[in-house]
Amino acid sequence: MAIGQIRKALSGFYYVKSGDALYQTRARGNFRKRRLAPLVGDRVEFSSTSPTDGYILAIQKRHNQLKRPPVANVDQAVVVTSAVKPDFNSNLLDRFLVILEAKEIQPLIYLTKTDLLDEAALAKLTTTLAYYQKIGYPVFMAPDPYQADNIAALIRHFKDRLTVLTGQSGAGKSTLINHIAPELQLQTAAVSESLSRGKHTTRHVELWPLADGLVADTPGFSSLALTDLDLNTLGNLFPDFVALADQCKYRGCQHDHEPGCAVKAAVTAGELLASRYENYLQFRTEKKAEKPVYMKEGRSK
Ligand SMILES: Nc1nc2c(ncn2[C@@H]2O[C@H](COP(=O)(O)OP(=O)(O)OP(=O)(O)O)[C@@H](O)[C@H]2O)c(=O)[nH]1
Ligand SMILES: [Zn+2]
Repeated sequence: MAIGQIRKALSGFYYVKSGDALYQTRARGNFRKRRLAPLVGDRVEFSSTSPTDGYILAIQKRHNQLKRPPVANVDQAVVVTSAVKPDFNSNLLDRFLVILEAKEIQPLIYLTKTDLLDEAALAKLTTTLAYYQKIGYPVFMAPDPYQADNIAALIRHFKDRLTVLTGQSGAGKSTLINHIAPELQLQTAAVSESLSRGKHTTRHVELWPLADGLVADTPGFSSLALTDLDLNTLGNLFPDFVALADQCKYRGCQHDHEPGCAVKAAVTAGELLASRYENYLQFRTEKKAEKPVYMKEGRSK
């Protein structure tokens, strides 16, 4: 038995990296019965008699997993965020951030299309993004979004980590991949083409070694719904709120209608970005409006 990490899934085969070698393996039948599919990023126990004939025996405990791209044990996500076309939207950005925080995936914010902004709009956006930087999110922003030093600063964060790219449709994810690693983009295009010809049905994902780390070749995101999050702990997913929560009058303060709330005081004082607080309240409203599962008659969930 050996231990390794699934680096690629294609057509029912899992390619496991162990030491310096890559082993072609299949999942044993009992995984399918238990509805447990191995994912790229999984650490697995496997046996093999040759590099092309192995079996996955067990999947080690996952830290987290994404549906799209289907990857496990993700350390960080580049949230590709466009300044215009589609317009910068703080609600959408905060939504990406809380969903990632809930999965314990570190967000990195990468601004695109800043080349299309006039000076005033650029200054305004710079101020907003400086706030995100201040509360701990690495922000990558430059007049020319894909200039070499901006890309270099981003990929310095890739070392020893598993990174995925996410962001709204049209934000520039493919363009960014293309600038980071043109060979990776080409590979994705080639696979899409063979998929559309109907040769393979399994979704293909691959982790690419890049800047001493690994990057998923397929950008994406499962869903922007907040369904998996818990209403009462939503505030814990806002690091700027967490930093103040100790000073709220009530323990477990929801920063909503409670008196003596330090978060609300910080918004009033202009120290906490007002849009973050508005988005928080809106997410709460959205959570409260979710129908309890037992009310959804005739639907499994
Ligand atoms: N001017 C300008 N155009 C950009 C920039 N980034 C991307 N684009 C353009 O925006 C369009 C969308 O970019 P993509 O890279 O395809 O966006 P995506 O996020 O991969 O989109 P989906 O595949 O729909 O998820 C393309 O026409 C790009 O050429 C940028 O920084 N500046
Ligand atoms: Zn509070």
